[in-house]
This record gives sequence, C-alpha cells and structure tokens, in this order.
Amino acid sequence: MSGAEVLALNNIHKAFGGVVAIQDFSLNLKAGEVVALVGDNGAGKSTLIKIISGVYSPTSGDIELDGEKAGFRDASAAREKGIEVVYQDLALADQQPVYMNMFLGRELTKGPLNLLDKKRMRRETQELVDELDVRIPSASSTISNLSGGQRQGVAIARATHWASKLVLLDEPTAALGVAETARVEALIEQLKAKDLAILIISHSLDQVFRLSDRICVLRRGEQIGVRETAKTDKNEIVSMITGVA
Ligand SMILES: Nc1ncnc2c1ncn2[C@@H]1O[C@H](COP(=O)(O)OP(=O)(O)OP(=O)(O)O)[C@@H](O)[C@H]1O
Repeated sequence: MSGAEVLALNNIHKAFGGVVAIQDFSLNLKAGEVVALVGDNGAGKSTLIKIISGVYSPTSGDIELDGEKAGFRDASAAREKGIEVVYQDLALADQQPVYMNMFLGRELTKGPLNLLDKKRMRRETQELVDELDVRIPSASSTISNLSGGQRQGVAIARATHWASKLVLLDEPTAALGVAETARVEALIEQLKAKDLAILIISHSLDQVFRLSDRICVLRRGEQIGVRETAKTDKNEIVSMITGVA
C-alpha cells in the first residue's frame, strides 16, 4: 500500500548525561518514500538512527510502527519488526562468503540436527543479487575479495531481503567512488520501488537531491525543518544546516 504511514516519531528526546543529542523531534515516514536526514557533524543524525533501530532508547517521546506504539528493547527486536540498517562501515563478516553474510544471525538450517543449509542459502542469495543486479562474481565469493561498492551492494541486498517496513542508511556511499556510488544509488531506488520507507543520512547534498522525496534538517539536536525536495534548493538547505542566512 503505497503512501501508507510506516513510522511515526513523536516528540523524541535523547540526552546522554548532560548532553542533549536530540530534542523534541517528530517525523513521519511513508511507504515508498525516501527522507534524507542532513546536518553538520554532531547534529544528532546517527543518534536518531540508533533510536529508530533499537540501539538506544529515547529519554522521552514515542515511536509508532504501522500506527502501533513500538518500543524496541534492542536492535534485534527492531529487526524482527522489519527495520534494517545499512552502515557506512559495513557490518559484514570479512572472511565469510556472501551467502553466509546474507543470512548472518538468521541462518537457514535443515534436518533434525539443524545443520546449516548452505545450498539453499547460496541459491537464495544468488537469486537476490541477480534480481537486484548487484554485480559480484558469485554468492560464494568471500567478502574480503570484493570492492567497497560490491560490499555495500551486499549490505543493501541483505537489508532488502529482511526489511519489510523500513531501511535506515547511515552514509551508505561515504567510502565509495563515483561509479560505485551510482550503483548503490540505483539499489536504493529499488528499495523505494519495493515500497519500503527509507531514511538516509548523507553529507552529499547532490546525493540528497538525487534520491530524496523530503529533506529533514537537524542542527545541534534541534529539528530545523522538513522540506519537500522538489520545492527547495541547496541554498535553502545549506542555510538551514548552518544557521546562516
Ligand atoms: N554514546 C554517546 N554518549 C555521549 N554522547 C553522545 C553519544 N552519542 C552521541 N553523543 C553526542 O550526541 C550529539 C549527536 O551526535 P551524533 O553522532 O548523533 O551526530 P551526527 O549528526 O551523527 O554526527 P556525524 O555527522 O559526525 O556522524 C553529539 O554532541 C555527540 O557528542
């Protein structure tokens, strides 16, 4: 159901001791929508992603998923509800093949002894990377033999496979070159086409304007504003980020 509200953040507040990282933050995310979260270093972007993904609990405020209050105990509780995160520093097991990474922590097993069903994991992984056109030699390739862009492709394919509601992307292309960035952006477009809600942190305003439907600006933990991407421009967003008109 395109356009349905997936996530609502209501008056979220997060303090670490005396440091207020997020104050009174509210935002709704819809299915099939890409919202970019922008702001200078220390603005609170990563903290917000960690709150949504269950890594941190908010000091106050609440989170609704599909209209129901959702307080995630931890990151695995958020994953069970269909929320996946892709980080800049790829959380992949370097010495393992792609298919084991795809099923990391959620391995398929077979028979009464619960042996790893490597054949099925390999086949399902191959189908997924083919479908998404993630260009890697094979589902059996070892992660350490892949380029940065290929690894990020695997991380996004994994998120696509497991996310049923929401994908959070924390600077997914920060470490990539131009061509690899373009491939990852094409993958993000595919997530959107699958009707997932997407929240992306990016320091590249060019990327933000290429990918997003809306842009949310944070400055020192404060929500400065949300704009429809088609109705704003870089100058406005830069002055919102910096506070300089
Ligand atoms: N675990 C923590 N303990 C104490 N303070 C923290 C913690 N995590 C973040 N902060 C503080 O909260 C504020 C927001 O940090 P956060 O990392 O969310 O910003 P950010 O916008 O993601 O920055 P960057 O673009 O540099 O990644 C900063 O003042 C930071 O020092």
